[in-house]
Amino acid sequence: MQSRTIDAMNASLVRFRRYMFASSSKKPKLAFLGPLGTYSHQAACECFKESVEYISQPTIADVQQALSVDVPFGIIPQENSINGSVVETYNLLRNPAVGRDCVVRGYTVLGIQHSLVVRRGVKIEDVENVLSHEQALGQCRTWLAVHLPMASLVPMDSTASAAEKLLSSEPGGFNPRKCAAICSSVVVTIYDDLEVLQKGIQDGEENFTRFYVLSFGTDVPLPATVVLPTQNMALLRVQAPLESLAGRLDITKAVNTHGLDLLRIDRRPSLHARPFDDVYFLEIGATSDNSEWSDRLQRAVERVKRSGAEVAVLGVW
Ligand SMILES: O=C(O)C(=O)C[C@]1(C(=O)O)C=C[C@@H](O)C=C1
Repeated sequence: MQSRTIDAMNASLVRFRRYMFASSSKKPKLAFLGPLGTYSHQAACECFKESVEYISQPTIADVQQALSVDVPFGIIPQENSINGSVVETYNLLRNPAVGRDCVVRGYTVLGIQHSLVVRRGVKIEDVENVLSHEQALGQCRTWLAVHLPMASLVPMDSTASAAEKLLSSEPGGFNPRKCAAICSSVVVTIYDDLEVLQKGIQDGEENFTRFYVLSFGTDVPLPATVVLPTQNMALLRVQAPLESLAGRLDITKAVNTHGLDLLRIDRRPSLHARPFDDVYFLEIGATSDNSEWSDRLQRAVERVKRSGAEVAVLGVW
């Protein structure tokens, strides 16, 4: 890895340590996938610094569920540059509460460097089980195939919860002395008795995860110090009762007609009972002409709705 990237990462870890335990009941609360030391936690700290009180949640779905007047902000991982879309996140974006009570306010991107972490004294040849979030396991597939080909890969709710499990007496029925976790090296500065066996084990030096910043309703102002990349962008959830692919592609025509760019499409099974009836998530951006962005977005949404689709605006930023 280039030394500039390493320096930037070390600097960001120092900042992270400063914000990590920041807590005051006077500050607005932010829900993140915990426990302390997850990448979600680091991404939140990078963005929100000391402006919020950090509230740990056990799963990504719980982050969205936690949003309320009392907990106005949240952060969820959306996509990784090696392993792709975060399925749990797209599953929760299907929830009707998203776009109504809870909205996307923008995104932030974090560089991800994974480490193989063990309980102090455990050697790589002892490791029979590797615990981590399924995204992290997917991002380290090649390294695992080469260095731990016989190990079982055990998905956990988060990278830091995998590390924490190494300290329990029987992690999910496994002997902690035969287990390793894939997580950020920052966890060994938070939890005693853990050590890093190998750093930088992801499949490629450049590894980034993009996170959506959520708020409870659109009206709550982001803390003044929070600076998110501010392009004119929107996230739509579209459910089209269309039988043919050509019909579905009409949605993209509607967007183009109004001079907007379709930046990405994700697809998940819908929550309706019909098999293979999918829901689409469209990230839309303004083209180089940013004028009347929100009017043009509104017109495109109306046009898609007129074609019989259900459209929910999950966020505009
Ligand atoms: O488990 C964590 O540490 C998380 O914050 C989740 C998550 C993800 O779901 O993508 C975030 C960043 C990394 O890509 C790996 C895991």
